[in-house]
Formats: sequence, C-alpha cells, structure tokens
Amino acid sequence: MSKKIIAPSLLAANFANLQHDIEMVNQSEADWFHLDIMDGVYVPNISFGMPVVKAIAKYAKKILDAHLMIVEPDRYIQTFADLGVNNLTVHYEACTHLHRTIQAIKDAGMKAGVALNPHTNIDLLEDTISDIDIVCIMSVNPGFGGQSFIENTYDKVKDLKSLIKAKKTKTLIEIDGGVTSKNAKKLVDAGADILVAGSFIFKSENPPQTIIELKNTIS
Ligand SMILES: O=C(CO)[C@@H](O)[C@H](O)COP(=O)(O)O
Ligand SMILES: [Co+2]
Repeated sequence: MSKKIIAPSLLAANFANLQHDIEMVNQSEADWFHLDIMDGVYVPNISFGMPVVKAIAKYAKKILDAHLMIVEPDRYIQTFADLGVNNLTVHYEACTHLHRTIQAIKDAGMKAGVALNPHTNIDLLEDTISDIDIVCIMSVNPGFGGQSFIENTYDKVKDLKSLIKAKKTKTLIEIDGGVTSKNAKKLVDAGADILVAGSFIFKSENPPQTIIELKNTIS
C-alpha cells in the first residue's frame, strides 16, 4: 500500500503565532501543509491571502498544498507558483473552463488539484480525471474549519477510486473537512491517499502527538 499523507490545515493554527505552529508541523510526522485561501465570495468567509502565504512559505519545510476557495482562480495561478506553492487546488464549481485551468496550473509548474463540494457528483470528472493530479473531496461545506464530517463521503471516495481505476490514472484522493482518528481509517480503506485535518490537530492538547495518532490509525 502506498504511503498515506497527513496535511495539517493551518486554518486552525494560532494566527498570532503562526511561526510556532509552522515549526511544529516541520518537526512533526505530518507530510504537507494545507493552506485554505477564502475570498468571501466563493465561500462566506475570508481567511488569508498572498502576504500570509509568502510568510508561511518562508518557514515551511514541507509541500505547500493550497486549496483555493475563490472565484476566477485563474487570475492567481502564476502568483501562487511564484510564492512557492507546490499543489494548487481549485474548485470544480468555480471554474468555467476547468480543463484550461488545470493546464495552466501544470504549465506554471505545480500539481493540479480539483476540489468537489459535497453536492458535486464524481461523474462530472469523467472527462478530466486523466489530467488531474489530486481530487479533493470536501467532506464538509467549504468555508469554515471545525464542522462535522458528512458521512456520504465514504461512498464518494469509493466512486472516485473506481473512476481512477477505470481510467488507469495516478490521481490522488484527498479528503478535507471534519477528519479525525475516528473516520481516518475508514476513509483510507475506501481509497483516500491524503487526509487534511485542521481542528483535530491544532485544537488538541498535543498536536505533534495527535499527528502521530492519525498516522498510526491509518498505517
Ligand atoms: O477547506 C477547508 C474548509 O473549507 C478545510 O481545509 C478546513 O480547514 C479543515 O478543517 P477541519 O474541518 O479539519 O477543522
Ligand atoms: Co481545505
């Protein structure tokens, strides 16, 4: 079985001492940094933008996995590449010309990710899955950390895994929202490769230990 990836979401970190939490992730067993960019239009919340991503990139020593919850993401693809982002995920629902957007992300030297809202069916990716590096299945409605996991996600992961197998692609499956040590194993068993976790890690008493707990649950 290939190595599973844990991606702590800095949305749940202490913004008044971000460097401390970045160093915690650097030193931990976690694999990636997950950065949630929200514009207050695509989702009803504003998180952080370019100056903060730049500051994070300066200290982070692991893969930067940026999740854009913004309208017209094409406008900022080159900017995120210049900031050192490795994986750039856009929302299916926010892209008028998804295929073009995916190509633009790859042309800028990043891995291309596509996120699906809970209401968006996996079948809609049938014509683009071969071009996508990462599909991010939202297991909550995007916009906020700390929400409850939507149980229907397991079936979506299985559907996506079947599509990936049928199309013989190497696309990775990422799950984002409400991930804990209670649902992690079931998600990996269903086919998930990457687990994003915000509140479960950063609101715990001992975040590095919680990361180890998550890793042990899925290995
Ligand atoms: O993209 C999002 C929310 O829109 C996520 O990345 C959250 O930040 C995950 O937080 P938790 O649900 O794990 O608290
Ligand atoms: Co996210």
